[in-house]
Amino acid sequence: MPKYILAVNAGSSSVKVTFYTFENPPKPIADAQVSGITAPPPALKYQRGPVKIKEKLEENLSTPQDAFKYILKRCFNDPELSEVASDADLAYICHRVVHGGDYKDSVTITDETLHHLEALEDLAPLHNFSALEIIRLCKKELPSVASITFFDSAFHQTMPLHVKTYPINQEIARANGLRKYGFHGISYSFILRSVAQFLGKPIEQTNLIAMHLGSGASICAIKDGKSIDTSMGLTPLAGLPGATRSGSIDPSLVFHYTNEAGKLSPASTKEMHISTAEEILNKKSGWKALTGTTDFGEIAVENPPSEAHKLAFDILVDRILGYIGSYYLKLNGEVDALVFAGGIGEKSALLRRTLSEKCQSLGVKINLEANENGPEENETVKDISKGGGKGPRVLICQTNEQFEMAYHTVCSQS
Ligand SMILES: Nc1ncnc2c1ncn2[C@@H]1O[C@H](COP(=O)(O)OP(=O)(O)O)[C@@H](O)[C@H]1O
Ligand SMILES: CC(=O)OP(=O)(O)O
Ligand SMILES: [Mg+2]
Repeated sequence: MPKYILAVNAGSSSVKVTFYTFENPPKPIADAQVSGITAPPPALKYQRGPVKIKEKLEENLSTPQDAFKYILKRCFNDPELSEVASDADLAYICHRVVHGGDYKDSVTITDETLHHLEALEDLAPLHNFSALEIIRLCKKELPSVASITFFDSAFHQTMPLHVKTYPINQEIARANGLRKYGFHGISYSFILRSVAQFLGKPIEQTNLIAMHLGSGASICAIKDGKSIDTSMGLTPLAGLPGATRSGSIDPSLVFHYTNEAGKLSPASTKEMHISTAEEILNKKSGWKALTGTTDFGEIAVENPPSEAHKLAFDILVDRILGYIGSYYLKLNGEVDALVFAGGIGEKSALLRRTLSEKCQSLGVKINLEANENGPEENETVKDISKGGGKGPRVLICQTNEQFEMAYHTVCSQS
């Protein structure tokens, strides 16, 4: 009897799950997402084959556990999705965990590994809490199904020591795990494999500057198929700004912003401790603070509705450009492609055009029409470069973290 894989991507305000067949490559059979957990009413997006459903939910789903339980119940009870009617139909559950500390690879959840991950929660409470809540729930309520966790940080373990190290007291740094980890690695792993295949190059010879631009945004320099630098740091706060994140700022700024920086934020709960500084810089900054919206689609428009929207757009362009310049030099100018991915990277033709124009000195040229049209729904990688350019190709990659986890599960467990 065939068994299926459930891949879970839990964020602070949304839970996305996809069911896959257990075969190589895995095929999606249903996809569900609950968003708005922190800003009710929650909304459901559900896709099964050609059927697409969007609904506002009456239920009070205020935690990621509630949202996950709701999705599971709904899918198990859907008569049109009879393949997965109970836990007996699942072979594995894959979980995206943002911060994996020193883990180099995925791990199967046991009492011991869960304990290890709980110890890491302190380092990244804002990012690991939702996933761990769901892992705990699965362990309790679906004990017969193996849970495997995949870490956003694992892809960046290859960064050289001088890139990973912050110039602070090294005894304290080692004792507290204070170094650059980097994130979005599940996505970068998908991007690297897909782009190498598209270019017809072995992964070990592929050099990229890849951008994962979503509500959290980062950029990564990949040399010979390995991450050599990335813009996020100890936590996903560093580097590029995001929907509600400041990105890199002078670390002293927060003490001038408030004299309560070190106090526990009111958003803390019994299980999750966040400082006021973390709350401000992670949740009350970025596009939301500048413009009032978290949707970059409202900011990246030809005629922005306000000066603040224009400023937000210019800030993202400026910060990305700084990293492209830096990574181009770190890669010795040997860059196969600049790759745009994540919701913003995949959907904003204006951002891609603006950045490509500013990279002309690197020999970057794009085909304006291909850029404007963007990728087809099932087109994983699309080339938008203009033939004859001397510089790196410019590609769009429709990244897929859930697929990446299911793919590695099939590869490693069959
Ligand atoms: N047409 C668009 N132009 C620019 N940005 C967009 C557009 N549509 C969506 N976005 C941005 O994509 C983000 C979502 O990115 P995505 O990678 O899908 O999600 P997440 O980071 O939450 O996993 C949204 O927050 C929104 O800012
Ligand atoms: C690591 C991170 O920032 O994740 P997300 O973009 O999903 O918030
Ligand atoms: Mg994301």
